[in-house]
Amino acid sequence: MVRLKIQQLTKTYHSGIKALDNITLNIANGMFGLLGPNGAGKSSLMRTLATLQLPDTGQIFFDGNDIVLNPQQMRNKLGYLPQDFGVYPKISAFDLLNHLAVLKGLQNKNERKEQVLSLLQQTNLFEVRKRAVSTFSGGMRQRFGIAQALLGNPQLIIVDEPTAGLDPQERNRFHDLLSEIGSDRVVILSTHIVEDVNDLCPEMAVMAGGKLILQGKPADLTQKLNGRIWRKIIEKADLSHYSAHHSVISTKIIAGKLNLFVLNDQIPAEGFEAVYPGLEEVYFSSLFNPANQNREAGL
Ligand SMILES: Nc1ncnc2c1ncn2[C@@H]1O[C@H](COP(=O)(O)OP(=O)(O)OP(=O)(O)O)[C@@H](O)[C@H]1O
Repeated sequence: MVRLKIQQLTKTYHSGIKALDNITLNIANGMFGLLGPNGAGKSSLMRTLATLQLPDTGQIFFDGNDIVLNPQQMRNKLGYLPQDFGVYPKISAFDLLNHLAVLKGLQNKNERKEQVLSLLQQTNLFEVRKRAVSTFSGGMRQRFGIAQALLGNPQLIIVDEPTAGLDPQERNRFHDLLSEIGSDRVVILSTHIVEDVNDLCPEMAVMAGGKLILQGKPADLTQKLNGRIWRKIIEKADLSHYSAHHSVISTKIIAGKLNLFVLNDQIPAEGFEAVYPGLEEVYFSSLFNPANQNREAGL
């Protein structure tokens, strides 16, 4: 069942940059991945959903409520971990979370304490609850960020670029945590890291240049590309030649060799081999040819 309906949302900043260009999106319960390169407009969309900025035009409904007209209604149901959650004071994790819980309107002292301790358990920070948040590692800070986003049992959780800068072990931990909170509410994960979406999200979309260029289930999108991705190991000096003659969606150094990935319905030339596509190929091919992918996704 669709809970979040985003309709024809646009936003142009004073600088003239159109950060949101007619975004329409329906999102049901579960983890939804929003992928896009830097500057795609993801944070602009997240901030708008979090009622921190108004769109120029368009509507957003959550459980039927118009959140542009009634932002306060949304705020009670919202948990937000912004890209730059820069609150790392020298007070303990328990005290800070308790303070944020007060701000979120959790007035009953006992209930509040119970919820704060339970969230510290859930985010694996219980043992360090008396330590100052300022001494936490990047991964611990992000887990604390999720704990504060979960205060008040929100129905819409927005997590903006949460794994940037985390080491693989912390990223896995963070993935485990996100996967536990996802099924009975809407969780939107905005990221430029394909693996995040691959690991966690049954539904996803890609944004670029303020537009929504692709939407669907990762497995379906990958399946649609089957037989159309080709790889060749080339010399660096030949890259411009290949780029001029083929639809090069990405290049990658693997074991010190330059691998070229090309989108084509047939084998593009001698020496190419077919590659079974993953979400990375879906992502890069959508960025390579947005118009084409829009058509394919039936948008
Ligand atoms: N407050 C602002 N004022 C003016 N321009 C802005 C503002 N916020 C974002 N932009 C511009 O809008 C475009 C979209 O930015 P946004 O931060 O939404 O993208 P993003 O996909 O989240 O990228 P990133 O991962 O780099 O944050 C960019 O060109 C950015 O420079």
